Amino acid sequence: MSGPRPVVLSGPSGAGKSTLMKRLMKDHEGVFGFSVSHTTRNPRPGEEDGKDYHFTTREVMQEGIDKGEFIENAEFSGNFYGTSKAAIEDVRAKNLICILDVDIQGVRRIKETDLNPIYISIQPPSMEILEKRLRDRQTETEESLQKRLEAARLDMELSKEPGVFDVVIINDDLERAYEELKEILNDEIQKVQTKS
Ligand SMILES: Nc1nc2c(ncn2[C@@H]2O[C@H](COP(=O)(O)OP(=O)(O)O)[C@@H](O)[C@H]2O)c(=O)[nH]1
Ligand SMILES: Nc1ncnc2c1ncn2[C@@H]1O[C@H](COP(=O)(O)OP(=O)(O)O)[C@@H](O)[C@H]1O
Repeated sequence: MSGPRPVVLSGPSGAGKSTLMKRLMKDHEGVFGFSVSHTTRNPRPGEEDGKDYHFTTREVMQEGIDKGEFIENAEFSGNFYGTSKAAIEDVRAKNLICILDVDIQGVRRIKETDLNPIYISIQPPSMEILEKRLRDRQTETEESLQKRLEAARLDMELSKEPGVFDVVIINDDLERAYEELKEILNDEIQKVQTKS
């Protein structure tokens, strides 16, 4: 695979992946490209189709999966999510560092491909803090919140397994977590910046 190494950000829902990623992209214009996933969940206020996600239906997504258009897909909290080959290709064509935000099932599936990304897990300091952040975000119903917390427990266990992630960042203080993330990606960022 040519071009800069992609980056996989994973970790429990509410751990801070989007917050860290958006900041990284804003502070490094023309360096990163987001792999826009498909999902069957409803858009949240402020989310844009084609930018945050490709919002779709189960039927349409299943058709794409059957045709082999996805490098991975998973069910999370009652919805389908997946990374299309086109999502990765769009970023690669621009020679940017491709960032993927996927759950732990996605991490496993991506390991079976030749993508060769840097695997980073973003973890909350504790379950209690995670629950508070998810509640304060006000995006979930009680039901989807409970499903996310259940998935988070599993994620926190699995991410401790040696060899799954290259790095685990505890997102306690946001500034410190962000500095840690930048430090890890520094070499790749330099490579892209010196080329442009
Ligand atoms: N496997 C997989 N997981 C995804 C994909 N896109 C998003 N996810 C994961 O799905 C979970 C739910 O995402 P989302 O509904 O946006 O909620 P949030 O993480 O709480 O903002 C998160 O763990 C994401 O990392 C994808 O394309 N594939
Ligand atoms: N270090 C932090 N301290 C306090 N709140 C945070 C921190 N990081 C993220 N948050 C908040 O927690 C919530 C979940 O973060 P988000 O980036 O949406 O998580 P994810 O993308 O992993 O689901 C958001 O409301 C965000 O503003």
